[in-house]
Amino acid sequence: MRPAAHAHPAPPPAGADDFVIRVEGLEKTYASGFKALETVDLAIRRGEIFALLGENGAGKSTLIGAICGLVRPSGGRILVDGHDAVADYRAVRAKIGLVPQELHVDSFERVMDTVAFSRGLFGKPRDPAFIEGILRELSLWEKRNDKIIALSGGMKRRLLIAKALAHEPTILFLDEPSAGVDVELRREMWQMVHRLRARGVTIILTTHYIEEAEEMADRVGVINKGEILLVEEKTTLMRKLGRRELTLHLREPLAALPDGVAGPALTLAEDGRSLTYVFDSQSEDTGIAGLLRSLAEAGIEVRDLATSESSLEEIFVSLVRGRPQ
Ligand SMILES: Nc1ncnc2c1ncn2[C@@H]1O[C@H](COP(=O)(O)OP(=O)(O)OP(=O)(O)O)[C@@H](O)[C@H]1O
Repeated sequence: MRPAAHAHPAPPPAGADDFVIRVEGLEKTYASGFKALETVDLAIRRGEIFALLGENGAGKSTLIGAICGLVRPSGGRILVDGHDAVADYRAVRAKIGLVPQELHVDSFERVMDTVAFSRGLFGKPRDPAFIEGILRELSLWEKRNDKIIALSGGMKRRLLIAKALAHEPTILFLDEPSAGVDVELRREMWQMVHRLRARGVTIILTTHYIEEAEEMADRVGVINKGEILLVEEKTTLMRKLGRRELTLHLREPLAALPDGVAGPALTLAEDGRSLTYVFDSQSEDTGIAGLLRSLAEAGIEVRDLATSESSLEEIFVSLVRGRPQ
């Protein structure tokens, strides 16, 4: 059975090419018999930054591997810019740059050579000026003649990105780009991703680091146990699912909530000094006016109040944890 349609984008009219990747009814069962992907439908827009969020083992790498032609699907199909990812594997790989989590290259090779070699693998003509541009952009130019073995962990990450960009892909996959990366490199990577997007490159990143999705993505997809739970504009997601909280700091501590004030959305802090009220920011009537009135009627004086919005992290956790097992 197909999973219920969760906010998937509507299919575009025939001939329209605003979706650069289309995944239709994709299934993957590994040789062990383990079903890593249920029926996955996903469409990625040309030029967007899409974050695929999921916990360890959710199926992110399997899904990316299938799109890149590295994992053979058990069912369904994948089109990348109109090319079938299985039948037309070479055309698909030429369009895609993949930044894996770890480096699998000969450690004694030199930086510049390995990046130029990556370009050659895709049959692209030599272009030293282009390679120089990439190395400079990633602060690797000074290290161009260094052996990979001599690079720091952060430099190796930069090299992985340089190698992925060497053949001028129009789609870039970043698998957990922030894993094991320091704050400075993370910032630099985010800036680079935005520059690439400005040049028209479509970017798909997997992460379980929510701040990354919150900071970068145009759209977010949540995957759990091989199933896409939802795909949504990041801002819409945060607005729709975000609960807001109002904290009321009381002038005098309360031992308990009086009957006329108590309700399921209201909790009294353990120390009795503040009240927390949860409300739906989309609702016409948030109930705040009524709450303040009943507090006043009960003689409870409010010293100060503050609101907060739930973060993408809270939304994600409630989505994934809230699913029936
Ligand atoms: N070759 C394989 N054979 C059998 N099972 C596999 C294979 N590769 C992955 N799996 C299983 O498929 C599930 C999804 O794995 P996948 O690597 O796609 O998850 P992920 O979301 O990328 O996780 P992580 O964040 O840990 O990288 C996991 O339960 C994993 O153990």
